[in-house]
Amino acid sequence: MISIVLTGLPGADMRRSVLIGLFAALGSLIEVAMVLVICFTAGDLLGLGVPAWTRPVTGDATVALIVLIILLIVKFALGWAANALSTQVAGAINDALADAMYMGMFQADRNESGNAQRDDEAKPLANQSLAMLSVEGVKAIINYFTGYIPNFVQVMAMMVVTAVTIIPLNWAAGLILILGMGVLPMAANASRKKDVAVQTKQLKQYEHVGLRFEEALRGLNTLKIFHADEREAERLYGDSEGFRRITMAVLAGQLRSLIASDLVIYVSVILAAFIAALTGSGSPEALMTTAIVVIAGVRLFAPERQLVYLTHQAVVAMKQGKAIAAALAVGRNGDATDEVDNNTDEANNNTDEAAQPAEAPAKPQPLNINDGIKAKGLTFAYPNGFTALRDVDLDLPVMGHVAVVGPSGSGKSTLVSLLTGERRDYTGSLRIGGVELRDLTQQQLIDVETPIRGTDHLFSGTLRYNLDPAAHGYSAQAFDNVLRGVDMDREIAGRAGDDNAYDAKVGPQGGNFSGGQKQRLVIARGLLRHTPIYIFDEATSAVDRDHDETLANLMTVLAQNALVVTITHRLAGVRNADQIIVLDHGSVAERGDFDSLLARNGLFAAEWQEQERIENTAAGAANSANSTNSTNTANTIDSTEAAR
Ligand SMILES: Nc1ncnc2c1ncn2[C@@H]1O[C@H](COP(=O)(O)OP(=O)(O)OP(=O)(O)O)[C@@H](O)[C@H]1O
Repeated sequence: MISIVLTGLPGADMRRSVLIGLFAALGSLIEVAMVLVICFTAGDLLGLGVPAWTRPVTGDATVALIVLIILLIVKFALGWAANALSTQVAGAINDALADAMYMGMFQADRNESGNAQRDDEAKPLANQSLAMLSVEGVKAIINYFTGYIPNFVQVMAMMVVTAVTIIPLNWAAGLILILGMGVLPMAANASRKKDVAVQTKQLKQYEHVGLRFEEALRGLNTLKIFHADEREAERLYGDSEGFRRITMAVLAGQLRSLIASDLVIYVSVILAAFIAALTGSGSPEALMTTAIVVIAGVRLFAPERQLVYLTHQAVVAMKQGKAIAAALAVGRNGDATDEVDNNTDEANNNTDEAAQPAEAPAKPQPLNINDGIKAKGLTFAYPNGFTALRDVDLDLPVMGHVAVVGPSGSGKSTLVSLLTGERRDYTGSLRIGGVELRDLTQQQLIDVETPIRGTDHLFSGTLRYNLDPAAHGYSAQAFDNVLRGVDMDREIAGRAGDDNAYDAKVGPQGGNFSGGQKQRLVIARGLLRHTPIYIFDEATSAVDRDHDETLANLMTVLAQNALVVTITHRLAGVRNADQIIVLDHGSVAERGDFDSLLARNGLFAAEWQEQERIENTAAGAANSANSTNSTNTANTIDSTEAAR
């Protein structure tokens, strides 16, 4: 089975894999030649009579020994070359796939505290599945190119080896062996369709059990509190048991294939040996040929027997290869034949799944950032047909602060996913720096944009590592500036002391900081990138009211040198924005600056008044709660005093 999807993966190199197979076949040829030299030399010494053409070597034990040593050296050299090539093939696939998967996995909207947020037909894989694919999947692909393909080539070549080694001794015996080699795949693959189905199910089950287990661990506290842990444990046990059963079924399938192939091997070798003995009428020469047919015959079948086992691994590699290709967003459609199956029994009927090799990467078009961001008739519908953005026009300047607000479900996040290039199947036009966004590469977008989300990740380690994960080596002043900008400088100095402030510890997922502090650190990290465009997507949702003004000022300063787009529910943060775009049901309902929108007395003004009312009520409640608390505390103290 040669899979077009796998051969199209980054790092795959069929020519080298074929070469490894040819080296292995040559090695087998040499092994059989050694068997011939040893048997004929021994036969000659014992006076059993050997073919005349072998006499120059077998007639003299010293010559035979020298030939054997030379053959042995060549065999080792071939083995060494095949190993070196395998290492190169494995290394190339590992490096290229790791790189490509990293970029393929990158999704601008990946929720860094969990999985990707998208849940549509172009569903991204869960983080756990991606992790499994990038470890086990890549390993399976490497095995395919360093094990299965070379073995497949070797098996094909073994027919030629049999033809040149056994047919000259006894053509009938040689033909029987070659016939056996042709029949073996059919016997081994008799139940292949069923085996592949079971194996595919096992892979899915494996992933399912892993995901369920991981999810149960994450939600263990909730399960405990709601007394659902026992029920979940039972479900996990059921899943694990199902996985155990299906694994046994896979092993049984492998065993069936091996038994069938062994049967063909034994029958072929016994039949060939019988014919060899019979055609020579029991002469000493015929006896020796028979012995050679038996010894060499078993050896000649060895690669094909190995292929039976490797075929099962190849099925896994092909399934995982397809998942990797999908994760890499390799172009696929439903018309092309997926696998070109060269096995004799399935040469013409393997069109079950479809895929095309990778699309050529788009040639990057240079963008001119001074053109800002412009949209005309921008419309976006989710795969389920729901139109989340309709006819949106935007003209965002190269510098300035633009806020996008609107009620829940109005299309703000959808707009962000378009601006960050995570979704590109829009209609109308959306241009960044003069280039249609769908024509920009992800790397070009990363270079010009810094998206900052309230859910972005903090890594366990030091503050320095979190602010500068790529070790660009920013100056202390640069760190100080951004920390001061988000009002975290005193907090950090208080934790670590002025001298080693940047070595302040950050716990896993920033667990030793409050929600608002984490968001302020994430903003500080983004500020260090100095990109021409910043997109703050609910980046301050957890920040306390006391810091609203600090961050609003920060946006104003940042907007003097960059285009700042803020998407937020909290209207207090957009007071100073140069332009506020109010979305409603996917369309622009209002736009203008803060004062003009308030004066308009429309959707924005109504939402602003509502938020004001809620915040004032909350503040009032907090004040009265404080005074009640102090009265209560005073009363408690009084009564305690009185009791004394
Ligand atoms: N993957 C999806 N498939 C189908 N519809 C979706 C999908 N994601 C979002 N929507 C719908 O698109 C509309 C806009 O969603 P979006 O997330 O952009 O709104 P939003 O303004 O960001 O909302 P919020 O303020 O609550 O985050 C909503 O009606 C939502 O239900």
